Amino acid sequence: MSADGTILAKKIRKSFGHKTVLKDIDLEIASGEICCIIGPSGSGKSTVLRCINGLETVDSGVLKVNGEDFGYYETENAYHALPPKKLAEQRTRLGMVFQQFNLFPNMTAHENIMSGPVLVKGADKKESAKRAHELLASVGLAGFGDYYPAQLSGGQQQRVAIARSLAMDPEIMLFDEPTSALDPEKVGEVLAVMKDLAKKGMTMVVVTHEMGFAREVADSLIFMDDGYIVERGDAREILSNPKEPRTQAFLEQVL
Ligand SMILES: Nc1ncnc2c1ncn2[C@@H]1O[C@H](COP(=O)(O)OP(=O)(O)OP(=O)(O)O)[C@@H](O)[C@H]1O
Repeated sequence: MSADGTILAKKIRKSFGHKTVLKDIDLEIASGEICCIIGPSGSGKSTVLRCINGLETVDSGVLKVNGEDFGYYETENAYHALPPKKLAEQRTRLGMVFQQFNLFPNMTAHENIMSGPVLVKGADKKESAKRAHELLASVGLAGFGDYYPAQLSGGQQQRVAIARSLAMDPEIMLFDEPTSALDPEKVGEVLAVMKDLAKKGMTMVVVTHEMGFAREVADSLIFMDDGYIVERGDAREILSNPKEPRTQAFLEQVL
């Protein structure tokens, strides 16, 4: 499968019961772009990521990830699900990092990182072990391979979680408030790993409250409120000169 690293959404809608959570969301994210999504609690930020990752299915709209119809495709009058095997394959090309690190507690850091390639892709164990060592080193955790999650700090666990996602060689990485559960002094070490990844050309969509990271690293910024994209554009431009009153009010609270 050739790399693509793009995300395209047109008029995505998603409801839970009677509540419409995503209201005609459009996205166009280029390969290598770093896009931060900000907005108040409950505005739909996580749901956008969960739809891109296939953890939720959208109710309507077009969604293409890595250049392919994702999970389903639309014809004039109907939606057609792609075979579940196809969705599973598409999902292996996306990495997702959650607020709660979600590591397997009964596996070491090293085993956590190897688990995807070996169990999901059937990769060679020796090769995967070598790669896990390299990935641990790349997130600043060389020598921590034998530690279990409970023996690691939150910042270390989150870096293992990032390495675990990278072990699958994704074209796109999605981050859902990756530093929100961390002690303030651990936030920087996770953001440093994310900055490093951004420099390497990974496509990244990051739901975050870290405005400093958005200003420094993001190419584009999306401000969501009440299921809508209220404002989007160049990250630094919006952060210093928001056009929409709702964005202005939000940024006044958080900056
Ligand atoms: N599985 C679900 N079932 C029912 N309602 C849901 C579900 N997931 C999300 N919601 C609702 O959808 C709305 C948007 O939630 P979402 O988590 O996407 O917002 P968010 O902007 O990421 O919020 P936060 O910053 O608090 O994480 C909220 O009202 C939430 O309660």
